[in-house]
Amino acid sequence: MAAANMVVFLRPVTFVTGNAKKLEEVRAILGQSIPFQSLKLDLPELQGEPEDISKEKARIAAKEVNGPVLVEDTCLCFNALKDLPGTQQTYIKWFLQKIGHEGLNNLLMAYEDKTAYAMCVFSLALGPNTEPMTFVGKTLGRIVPARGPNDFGWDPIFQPHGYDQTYAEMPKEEKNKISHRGKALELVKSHFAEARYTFQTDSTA
Ligand SMILES: O=c1nc[nH]c2c1ncn2[C@H]1C[C@H](O)[C@@H](COP(=O)(O)OP(=O)(O)OP(=O)(O)O)O1
Ligand SMILES: [Mg+2]
Repeated sequence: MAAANMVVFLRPVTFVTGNAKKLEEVRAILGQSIPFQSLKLDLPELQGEPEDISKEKARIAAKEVNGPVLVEDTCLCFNALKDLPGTQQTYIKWFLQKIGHEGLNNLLMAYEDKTAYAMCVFSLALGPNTEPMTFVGKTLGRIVPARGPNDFGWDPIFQPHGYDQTYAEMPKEEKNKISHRGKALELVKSHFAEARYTFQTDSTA
């Protein structure tokens, strides 16, 4: 891994995802802070511990891209269900696809406790042969019957603590400020600020 005081020349970081909505948020949150491009690739949905899955995903992506990559996995964990469906992060994707917002609410019908948390794990690999670094963001909330526009995953059923609105009902900028993804990306930004990588432009490439 690169020491903080070493000059590391990097090509722009490629954010690899198959999810257009994630990309939209990542683009909005990172702004101009990191030279960045995106690549639409559906990487395999691995299973295991969240940080291990994310790192492995970054290794695969860095080989594909042959350069620096950023990948991300998101999970939604219900406290009453001991973190299911999202502990093995990708389960939430299949649960959402199969049983939808109503089904996810019904899973909690038998329990008083409707609390949940959304978690994002980003992994950054500087190249194909470097050990990925991970950055985690978590937002606490609860599962409610769907409210708001249905344009991104489980946003309509997640109401963050301290808010009357679900993620889906909030203005995007508000969600990005308090979201699991926003928090994880703040750490990514700090890492870039501290590491002071030097980015190659066409003229230095
Ligand atoms: O902020 C979010 N608000 C609502 N729903 C969300 C959010 N973030 C991810 N999601 C959904 C997408 C997928 O159903 C599952 C995570 O699966 P996950 O593997 O991370 O996403 P994905 O396969 O769509 O994209 P990728 O190609 O980056 O792996 O939760
Ligand atoms: Mg995925």
